[in-house]
Amino acid sequence: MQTKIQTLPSKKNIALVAHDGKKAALKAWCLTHKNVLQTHHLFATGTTGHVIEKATGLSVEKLLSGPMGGDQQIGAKIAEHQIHMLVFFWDPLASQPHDPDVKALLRLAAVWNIPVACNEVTADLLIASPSISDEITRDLPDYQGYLATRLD
Ligand SMILES: O=C(CO)COP(=O)(O)O
Repeated sequence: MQTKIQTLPSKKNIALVAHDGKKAALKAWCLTHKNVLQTHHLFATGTTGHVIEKATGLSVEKLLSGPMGGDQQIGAKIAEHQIHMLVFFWDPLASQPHDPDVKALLRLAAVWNIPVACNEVTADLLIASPSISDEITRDLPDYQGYLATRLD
């Protein structure tokens, strides 16, 4: 599929999500990277956002709680090109009642070619990347081309 290029501003929209078993890890990660995170616009699912705000003092735009639709809201923002990076500490050792939503969020992040970190090591690499602090370009899927093949 042909791709299109999108130029991203230096201030990125970063989505932060953690399952309950991983909230302490994400809270600690946000504290470690507070200086960088405060230069970006932060989104989070509801409970995660409250935890991060309380622990760090960072300002977070809070969506619905994940199981109540928050994962889907972040997925929709990704599809609308409003999220530039996703830090999603999902819990590999706990089943989730909204597992289809979790999969859908990770799937849309792959479809729309945004950087995703599912653990601290990867999140450290992403937040240190020049592509987070600088203006960059990225490939987008060619949605019109895709649509044309579907409508033939
Ligand atoms: O369930 C979540 C991600 O799948 C996160 O939701 P909360 O931030 O509301 O706990």
